[in-house]
Amino acid sequence: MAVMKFGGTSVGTARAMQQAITIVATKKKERAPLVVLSACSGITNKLIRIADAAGLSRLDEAMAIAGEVRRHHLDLLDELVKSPAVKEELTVAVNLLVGELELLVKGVDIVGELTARSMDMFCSFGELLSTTVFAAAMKEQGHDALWVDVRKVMVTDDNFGFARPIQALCEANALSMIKPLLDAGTTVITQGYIGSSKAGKTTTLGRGGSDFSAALLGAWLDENAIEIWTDVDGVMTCDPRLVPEARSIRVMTFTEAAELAYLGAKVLHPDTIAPAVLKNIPVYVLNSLHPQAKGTLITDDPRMLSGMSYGGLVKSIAVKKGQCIINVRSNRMFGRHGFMNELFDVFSRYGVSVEMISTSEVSISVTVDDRSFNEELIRELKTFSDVEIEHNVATVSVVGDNLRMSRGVAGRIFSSLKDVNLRMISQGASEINVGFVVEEHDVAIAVNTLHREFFSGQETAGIFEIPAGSR
Ligand SMILES: Nc1ncnc2c1ncn2[C@@H]1O[C@H](COP(=O)(O)OP(=O)(O)O)[C@@H](O)[C@H]1O
Ligand SMILES: N[C@@H](CC(=O)OP(=O)(O)O)C(=O)O
Repeated sequence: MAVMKFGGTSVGTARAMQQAITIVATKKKERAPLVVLSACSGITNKLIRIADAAGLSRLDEAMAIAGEVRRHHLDLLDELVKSPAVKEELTVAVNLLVGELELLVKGVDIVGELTARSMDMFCSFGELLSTTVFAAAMKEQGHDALWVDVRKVMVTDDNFGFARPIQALCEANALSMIKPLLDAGTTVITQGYIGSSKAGKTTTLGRGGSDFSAALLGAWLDENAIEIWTDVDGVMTCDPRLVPEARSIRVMTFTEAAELAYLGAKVLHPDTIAPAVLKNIPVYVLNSLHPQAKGTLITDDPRMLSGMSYGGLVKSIAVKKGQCIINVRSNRMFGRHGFMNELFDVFSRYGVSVEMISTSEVSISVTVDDRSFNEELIRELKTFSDVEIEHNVATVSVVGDNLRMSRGVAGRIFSSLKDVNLRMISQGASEINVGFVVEEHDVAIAVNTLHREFFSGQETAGIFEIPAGSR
């Protein structure tokens, strides 16, 4: 059976949540599914603002935002739940959770310090609240459904903010705690994104981590499908917010999907694919607002991929904004060894991840996420080289099977972009992407131009679909 993950937009309003319940109820007719939910959209951001305000002793601000979180969920349940008795019970449950959140605010305010550990505790309330409302509404509608606290199953290391699950332990937990319920016909409703350390402290898997939770649970339970329900018709040829003509991709390989996710396509969390590959479980990306739309199938099954993925076929364009180029130039690079080692050692010591790289005899350019930009690191680089920084740039990557090997793709990319100021071109080793960097204000023109170049032809019909829910 399937693990069904619903993202923030699919549970963010009463209408969206009701739609998700209907989708789960339809699936349940075949066999009870495991349902993994994110927080209602916008709530995790609010929880982070609450935590920051509490850490800075801005108690009134933190409490006011906690009040907004309470109001959102009380309004949600009020619209979704009909029976006064269930409404009352659920109001108590929501107030209890928000009460705990407020207690945490006061604790952090008194101590005057926000730690990574307490930040994870704050962030966990979004998923705890959304699943509480969803499970009660499902039960009220006559479905055999049970709310399960995923922290009993998802045991992680204590790397708060980016915890990694202890796989063997989690697999045993999933098989002993969740599987018997599913086998007995009970739909299990649980949280994505959160877990618990061995010592019982709440952890999170990193922003957007609910996809990862669902994929892991699917692999541990040996399910035969992982369904990621979101607000667009699957993985698309580009973010439809940037390219209104974007089409949905019918079928793609695990490698294409993973690469796209790493390169910035927000629709999938980058870690989602690995557990699916391990057990060869197909991943479906589907639209909860248009459940009849075909969405995207991610698989390595050659029968499904036949005619849908071949060398040189451009599948999608990914964009990562908020990047920064660091240009490093030194005569010491010329004909000498050890320079790169010295350079990357600095990045490694400051824990800054390098994304794109381009080199020449005497200079090297790298991109890093602007949020990880570090003045100390730059000062250290300047002790042995000349350094120039360019903020507000974006990486754009064209992804498709075997792109590098196919003649003409790079030529088409760069000749179509002749009027765009390319700040850097990546000569990376990946066979399946060609990447470059542009200033952020050039992103829209660059991606729309590329999209016209690669996706306006008739020859791709059947591989790409005009989305059913097109805006
Ligand atoms: N290649 C892409 N295909 C589809 N959606 C994309 C792509 N790149 C970026 N997106 C964006 O990802 C959004 C869905 O991700 P997200 O907001 O995290 O959903 P959820 O709340 O369901 O987890 C879409 O609304 C879309 O704007
Ligand atoms: N709620 C978490 C986890 C998550 O995966 O959310 P979403 O599925 O809405 O991207 C976050 O906002 O990071």
